[in-house]
Amino acid sequence: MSKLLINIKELLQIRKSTEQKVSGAAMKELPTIKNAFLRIEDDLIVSFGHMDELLNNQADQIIDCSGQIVLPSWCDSHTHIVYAGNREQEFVDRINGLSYEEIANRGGGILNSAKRLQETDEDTLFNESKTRLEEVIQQGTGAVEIKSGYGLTTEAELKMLRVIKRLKETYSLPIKATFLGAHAVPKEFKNNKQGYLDLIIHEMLPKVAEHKLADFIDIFCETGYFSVEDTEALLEKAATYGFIPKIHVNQFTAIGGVQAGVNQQALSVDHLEIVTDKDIEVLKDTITMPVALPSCSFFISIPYTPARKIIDAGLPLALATDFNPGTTPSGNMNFVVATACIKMKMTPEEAINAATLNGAYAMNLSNDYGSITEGKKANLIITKPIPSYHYLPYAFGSNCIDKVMIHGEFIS
Ligand SMILES: N=CN[C@@H](CCC(=O)O)C(=O)O
Ligand SMILES: [Zn+2]
Repeated sequence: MSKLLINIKELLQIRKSTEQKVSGAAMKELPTIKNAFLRIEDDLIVSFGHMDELLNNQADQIIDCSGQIVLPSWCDSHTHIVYAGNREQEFVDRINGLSYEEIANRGGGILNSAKRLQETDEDTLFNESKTRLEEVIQQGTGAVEIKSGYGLTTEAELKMLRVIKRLKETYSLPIKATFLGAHAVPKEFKNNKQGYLDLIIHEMLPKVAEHKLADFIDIFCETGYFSVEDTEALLEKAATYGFIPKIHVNQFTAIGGVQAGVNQQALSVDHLEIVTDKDIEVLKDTITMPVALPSCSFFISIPYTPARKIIDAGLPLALATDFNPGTTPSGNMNFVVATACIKMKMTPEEAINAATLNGAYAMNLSNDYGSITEGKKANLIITKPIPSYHYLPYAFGSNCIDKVMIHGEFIS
């Protein structure tokens, strides 16, 4: 089945297959072709170029994209889409003056979601999660990572990971699963964090590996949660099972998690609301992608990741949603891109690079996703007629998407 998109007002993010990520000053460049065509065979991009170069205009389906912009789908490399219930009461508590930390200390926060999840059966969890996944696909997400971490018992963590597996089997977009057993210390282990870490290392990890339920390992390396030493111990053990780290660091405090991630060859270090000069130095010339989550900063009123400091130091940066019931009840990557421009002073070019190719890199997916490249999967956003791609973050409250395509098929 062939599809030919013609008269595309502007085709964004044209890359060679060798370009796996974009860093530093290069993030300001977004290669494009105006008045373009794009040819798709089955699920793959096979050719593209200026309309003047279109020699064969035959295809099973021809789509006229006059006035419309086409870009690769968003690659959301950090979500917690599988959860049970919501936490709108904590949202109101924060409005009334409580902090995220105070709510967590009262048994709210992650432990609140864990209790709900443990009480929820697997089918209900799947159904609640699939509604959210379908919503974000409509919003242009074409590749996504999903974490466990609201189970906090062996049984409930495996339940979450099985739900992620079922989502992978049900939907055509690529989904990467991350085991985040070390998201918080459950109340049964309140005064015995080491006991919980032992449970993760000696019981959960082997089972997750045996059933091939995860691609990545994660830990919340943060004051009051897990220390740098805990992080190193877990990641070292996880490496023996082949799990690649993608870790939560520097959300509230900088305690050395970035260095620990880099030491353990983390694919990404995520959050980074608080970043020291040393963290920046440590990340230089490494394989580790820094990931910013601006919707989280927006929702719980914490600092935004200092994108300018990171990019101007020559580092790459990816953008993701952090979709979760506590700090970010939104998986809308369009809002993430807009917020990165408005609040983090990223240019539209930088934000689009961060939300596509660099997001794909942060999931080990940039061989097949994240750019318009011959041989990559045809995962696309086709906008409504808009004046320019700058309009996408500018019109932050509007839905600018006309159609989305996953693996060569229109799904809206
Ligand atoms: N910070 C850790 N984990 C989630 C939030 C967890 C929650 O509050 O439910 C995050 O990435 O923001
Ligand atoms: Zn998170």
